[in-house]
Amino acid sequence: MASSEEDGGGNGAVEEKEKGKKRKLGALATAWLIFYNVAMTAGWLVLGIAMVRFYIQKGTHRGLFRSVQKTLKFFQTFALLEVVHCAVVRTSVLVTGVQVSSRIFMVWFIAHSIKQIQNEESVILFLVVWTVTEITRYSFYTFNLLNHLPYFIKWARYNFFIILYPAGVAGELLTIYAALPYVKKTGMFSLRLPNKYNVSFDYYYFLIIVMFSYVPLFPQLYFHMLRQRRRVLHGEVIVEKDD
Ligand SMILES: CCCCCCCCCCCCC[C@@H](O)CC(=O)SCCNC(=O)CCNC(=O)[C@H](O)C(C)(C)COP(=O)(O)OP(=O)(O)OC[C@H]1O[C@@H](n2cnc3c(N)ncnc32)[C@H](O)[C@@H]1OP(=O)(O)O
Repeated sequence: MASSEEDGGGNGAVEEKEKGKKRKLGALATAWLIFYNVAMTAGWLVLGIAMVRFYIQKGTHRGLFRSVQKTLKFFQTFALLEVVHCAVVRTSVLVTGVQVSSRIFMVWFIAHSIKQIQNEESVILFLVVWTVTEITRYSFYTFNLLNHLPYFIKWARYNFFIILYPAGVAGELLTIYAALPYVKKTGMFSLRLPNKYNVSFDYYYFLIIVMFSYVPLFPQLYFHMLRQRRRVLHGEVIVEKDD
């Protein structure tokens, strides 16, 4: 399979500029990022294989989340480091922050905390979508750092998201929606008045606000990826404002 250096695209000046940028990463940062991306690729691969094995053996998705949750929690939480990585890689803290925090929120404050929804089909939907996305994304970063990027990985990184992003969001929103009745019934993570702090917080309404916040936030992430796609696959020079 052709490497990115070989796949051409006819944008020599842009590619040279891109390579120049990459060379600025120090040896330590490069070594750390290679380690991080290899570990994350392996982690999500293990998760993907575990899901397939579970489904083949049991013939149902029920119990799947429970069986893979440790691996999921570990690797998704580890991804918090991506916000730190923004200091060295050419990416936006804001976009990365929204992406990572929404995932952490789904894992810990929804799927982990509300056991009754763990067997929902929507949980499996976002799990499968995240897994395919992350195996592609981290292997892209790894090969890119090694300067041996197979074209199909580059293509997959900047095309899969067109379908996977909306599918993942659908899975997440349906899961939060399924959680609402349990949250209302139990009053979990909520603080009612009167209390010694004199503040009230209702997790049920908080979740509704979170669901609505996808409306302005998700298009920003999606259009960001469409711009990245045009830059990487079609060599367009995109000028973005710094955070
Ligand atoms: C408290 C409650 C909060 C609730 C908030 C609720 C609102 C949420 C709304 C949003 C919902 C999102 C839901 C989401 O979870 C759904 C899914 O994920 S579904 C699955 C599909 N998803 C995707 O396809 C994800 C697409 N998104 C991303 O890839 C990233 O998250 C994103 C941050 C958007 C990527 O952007 P980035 O700018 O980093 O793009 P690139 O990959 O092109 O990278 C740019 C350059 O940086 C280099 N880079 C980045 N990371 C690394 C790394 N780890 N190692 C090495 N290099 C790295 C990359 O190579 C590029 O460099 P260059 O251009 O020089 O090659």
